[in-house]
Amino acid sequence: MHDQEQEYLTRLYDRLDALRGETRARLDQVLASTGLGHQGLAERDVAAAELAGRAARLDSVENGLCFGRLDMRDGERRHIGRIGILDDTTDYEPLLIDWRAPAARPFYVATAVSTENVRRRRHIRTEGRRVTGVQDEEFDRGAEPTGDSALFDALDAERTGRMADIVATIQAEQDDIIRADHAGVLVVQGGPGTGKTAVALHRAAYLLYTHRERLTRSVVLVVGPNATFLRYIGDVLPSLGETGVLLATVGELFPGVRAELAEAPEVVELKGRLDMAEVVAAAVRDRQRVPEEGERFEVVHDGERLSLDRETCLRIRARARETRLPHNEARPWFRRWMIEALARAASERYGTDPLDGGSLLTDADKETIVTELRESPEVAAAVDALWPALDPQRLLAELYASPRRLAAAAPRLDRAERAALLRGPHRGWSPADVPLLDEAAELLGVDDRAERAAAAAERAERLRLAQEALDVAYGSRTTDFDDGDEPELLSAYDLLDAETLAERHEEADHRGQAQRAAADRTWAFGHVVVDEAQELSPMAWRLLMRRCPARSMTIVGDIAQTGDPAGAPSWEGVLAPHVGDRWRLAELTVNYRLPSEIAELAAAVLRRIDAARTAPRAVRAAGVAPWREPVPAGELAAAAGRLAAAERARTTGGRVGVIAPAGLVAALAGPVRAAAPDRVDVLDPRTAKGLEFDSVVVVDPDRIVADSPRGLNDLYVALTRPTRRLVVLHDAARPPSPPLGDL
Ligand SMILES: Nc1ncnc2c1ncn2[C@@H]1O[C@H](COP(=O)(O)OP(=O)(O)OP(=O)(O)O)[C@@H](O)[C@H]1O
Repeated sequence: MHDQEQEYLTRLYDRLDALRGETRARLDQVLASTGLGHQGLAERDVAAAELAGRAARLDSVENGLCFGRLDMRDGERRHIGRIGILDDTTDYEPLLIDWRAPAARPFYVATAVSTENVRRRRHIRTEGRRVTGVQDEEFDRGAEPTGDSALFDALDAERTGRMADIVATIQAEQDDIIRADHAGVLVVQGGPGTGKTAVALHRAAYLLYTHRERLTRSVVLVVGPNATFLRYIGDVLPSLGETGVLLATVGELFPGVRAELAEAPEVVELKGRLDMAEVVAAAVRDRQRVPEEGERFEVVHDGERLSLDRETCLRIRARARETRLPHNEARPWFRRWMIEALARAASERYGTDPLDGGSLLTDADKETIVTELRESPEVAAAVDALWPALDPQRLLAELYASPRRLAAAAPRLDRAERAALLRGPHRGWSPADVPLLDEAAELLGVDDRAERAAAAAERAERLRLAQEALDVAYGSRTTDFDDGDEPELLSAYDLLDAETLAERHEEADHRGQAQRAAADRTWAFGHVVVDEAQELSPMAWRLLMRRCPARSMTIVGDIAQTGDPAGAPSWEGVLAPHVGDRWRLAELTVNYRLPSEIAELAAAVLRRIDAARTAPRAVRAAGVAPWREPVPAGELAAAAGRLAAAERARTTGGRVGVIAPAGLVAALAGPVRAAAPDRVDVLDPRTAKGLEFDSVVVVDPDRIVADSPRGLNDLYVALTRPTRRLVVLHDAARPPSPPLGDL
């Protein structure tokens, strides 16, 4: 059966190579097409993007192209793989069925009890284009399926530091979630290692397959907690043939801002509170000024002093606010009504008949006054001082820099909280600022007149350059072809007009949809996957909901792992303000990462976090119990290095994580690196979230707990990172509290 599968696999790869060749040839052909009008260019663009996507998909499925076979009771045979491939020699019969197609589903869900008409399930193991193993599960003999060895091999494999896809071994409870046809918000709650991240990414791939056109256009966004995590999961979707997905942290979701500033946890918590939405709104209102009590609005125009009383200004401001337009879009209205009021004041002053008090001015005179005032730079400056054009960065920077503005915008925060927000000269943005910038952008709106004018000017310039280029081409044509010997040769000038050439230029700038989405704050994503979702603050949720007006979301996380002080205490609390109770909860219950020995220890910590929670069930034992290493306090760093080196030496390519309190990471990094130069990471529990290692050294667990209000959760995260071995390192004079102290 090995040879038979090898033969089949070779045939599949031959066909894959042929498809790659065909796709590239078609892409070249499409890209080379010339002489197209507006419509033709747009169509060419769409066709090229589709072919380029297909070429990328075909390239990315080289490894593990086919991994399974189903023999159905009626004799039908289905090979299952990363993509679907049809046979061009027969009547386009499927040679390989995409794992996401309904016909592949029994591969994941058939059991001895519910066979789904499957007689035999075959797991095919490959290396490159070679079959290295075949293993069958027979459903006919009523025997217990034995097929889990493919799963156990995957779980026991050494970790590379990059997450791998699980397409060959998806388990039934995971498959249910991946293929759930729920269109709205789906929350996947599950303990550490239950495959939440894997499931969320495979669900994204499944949705892209099922709604290819819509989601390619609207883009799927995957949100993760930090850059390390995004790097860790970055290979999974490409290995499933999906490249047009945007991976980002919330801090990266405000185009034009790099949020790299680190802030104290209490400031992060404060900025994440829902109250901040009101603070930003009040900060915007605070920038819509009127003269102080007892003062007037005054402006000198044409040598004359004009003024309005405070009440008039208050009325105009109220009217401008009543438009309910964002600040920058209401601004022209404010300005218009202020100018009208000034014009009225001016005409009253100069044009009143001294005899009967009536107006001496004609309508045309009044119109002239309005026009003059509108064009007056002094008037514009004075009105702008009351209602200035603002961008989000300026609004927030000026808010953080001013105790007066903070006091006006945040009366509900206490003195210490306001002081925590105060920042002095601008030092850049933190990830917690991004949702506030986004909030501000919503309230300010864009006054994009300047941008539009710039775009028009740019286009005119491009046209001019194109015309110049064509003129040069035309000039050279007369010298090149003046003898008329080669009339069939066409010059650029014959083929193109300036406008087309300018458009070509624009297309050279053509970016993928995902990049376009990344650069556009107002992009509406077709589906949003949020991983480690428990970490997001209420303000971050507001931002994400804005990015996904359709509310088509897969949210995965574990409330018991919430470490961020601004993070979620419950899914209800997170989601109610945005979707009410219109969301569905799915749970994962099996722990695929931890061996049972470590899972037991982690479960004891979980009970201390919340006695009501049940830890996920581990599926395998490692045969090694977690243990602890007491050392003299001064030798922690050296011991961490020694242990990391010993653990690293146990694997050939696997990885070791040294997880320590944030304050110790810097001190440990040097000695650990000296002892174990590669395949070892030193990190704090927050950064370790979502990652996994073959072996983990947890350093000073009691300090991890003491370091933060959610310290026990952080310890739980640290203990649940290993796939095989766990050692706890601590100061010999201070044995850790139970349950770790009991080891
Ligand atoms: N069906 C499966 N087949 C093979 N490996 C699996 C399967 N399900 C999960 N795994 C593996 O188990 C490990 C844990 O999965 P994953 O990281 O998705 O869990 P998680 O629930 O997101 O964990 P955490 O809450 O700690 O972030 C990963 O190595 C993943 O590849």
